[in-house]
Amino acid sequence: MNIKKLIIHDRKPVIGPDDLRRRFPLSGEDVARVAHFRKQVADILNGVDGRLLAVVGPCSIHDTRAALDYAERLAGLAGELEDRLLPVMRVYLEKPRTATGWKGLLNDPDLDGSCRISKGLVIARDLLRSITGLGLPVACEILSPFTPLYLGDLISWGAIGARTTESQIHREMASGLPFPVGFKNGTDGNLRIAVDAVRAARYPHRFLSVDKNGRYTSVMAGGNADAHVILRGGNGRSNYFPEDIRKVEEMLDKAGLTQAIAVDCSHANSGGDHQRQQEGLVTVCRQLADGNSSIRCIMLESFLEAGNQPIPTDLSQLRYGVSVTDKCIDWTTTEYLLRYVHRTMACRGVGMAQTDLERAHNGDIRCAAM
Ligand SMILES: O=C[C@H](O)[C@H](O)COP(=O)(O)O
Ligand SMILES: C=C(OP(=O)(O)O)C(=O)O
Repeated sequence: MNIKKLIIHDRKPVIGPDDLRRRFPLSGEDVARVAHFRKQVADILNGVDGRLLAVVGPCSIHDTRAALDYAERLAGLAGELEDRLLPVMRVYLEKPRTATGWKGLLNDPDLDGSCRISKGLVIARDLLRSITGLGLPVACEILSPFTPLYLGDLISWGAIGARTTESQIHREMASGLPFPVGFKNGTDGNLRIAVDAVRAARYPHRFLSVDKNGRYTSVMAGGNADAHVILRGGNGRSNYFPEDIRKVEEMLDKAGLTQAIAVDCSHANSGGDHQRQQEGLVTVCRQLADGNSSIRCIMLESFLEAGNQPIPTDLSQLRYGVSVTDKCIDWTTTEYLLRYVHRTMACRGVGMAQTDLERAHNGDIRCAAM
């Protein structure tokens, strides 16, 4: 056999979506929970519910024990803050890479390049079900168009990443997803592609797809009425300042789209430095206090411990609760910042004590890990 001529070197069967769903079915209570979460998320994005969405959690999931530990803490805090915030846990199972690197738990659950995708799907569904059982809505980035067949019934908010916002396949997919989907601006800061993506995803589409039994189908998706933009910065520049927000509002207005903006305080908005996520958050809080009503969601990359770590060859060397992808803020800082946003929301539109904001801006309000 001439290996060089082969493009596909190997094929392995994987568990089917129906089999996985049968193995990890949702209880009637879970189905009702997810429906309730989705409605709350959509109501916030549409300005019907005046709270703020807070999509927080690790850059990626690699250890389900640590993920559940985090989820339990967040669920506890969510109960305290729910009058003004709706925390949704980032449970990111697929990682889009700039070039190469570990592509997430779904692709390589053993973190060793063995890429046991069936195992990844099983672990992921079990985890999403457990987090839902804690009463916490789940947020995922959807990278593979096949993933929603396996996990879509457990997701309450979805993201299309900066590297895929311009992809027609992802826009079509979002048009048929039963939960609100945010589109990131491009890695170079391009906002136009995110606004175009929202327009496209809100529109009905017919496209080639696969059903839960693995049959090829031509599907008609009705359009996602809750698609929105996510600002994540780019090209060495943050895009959460009032002038950036005004620019997006104008673009949304011209396109006849709902004024719903999510601000991701991480990624290029923090220059890849987890400790700088609070700069974006405080700038957003100032705008909320000043009466901004288009920012309806904030995002933070946060885990149990601060920073990140490379994936070691000897996995016993992995540090518990530390990200293996982007750097995250730790739990203590996360709790502090969410309480800060919660306090801000009490002052939304009526102005917040300038001193409080200024002190936070100057770093005088210290976060435990800083
Ligand atoms: O969110 C995580 C990363 O920013 C994204 O997956 C790109 O990572 P990379 O540039 O390290 O490949
Ligand atoms: C990859 C991510 O973000 P972005 O697409 O903005 O780089 C992410 O949120 O994990």
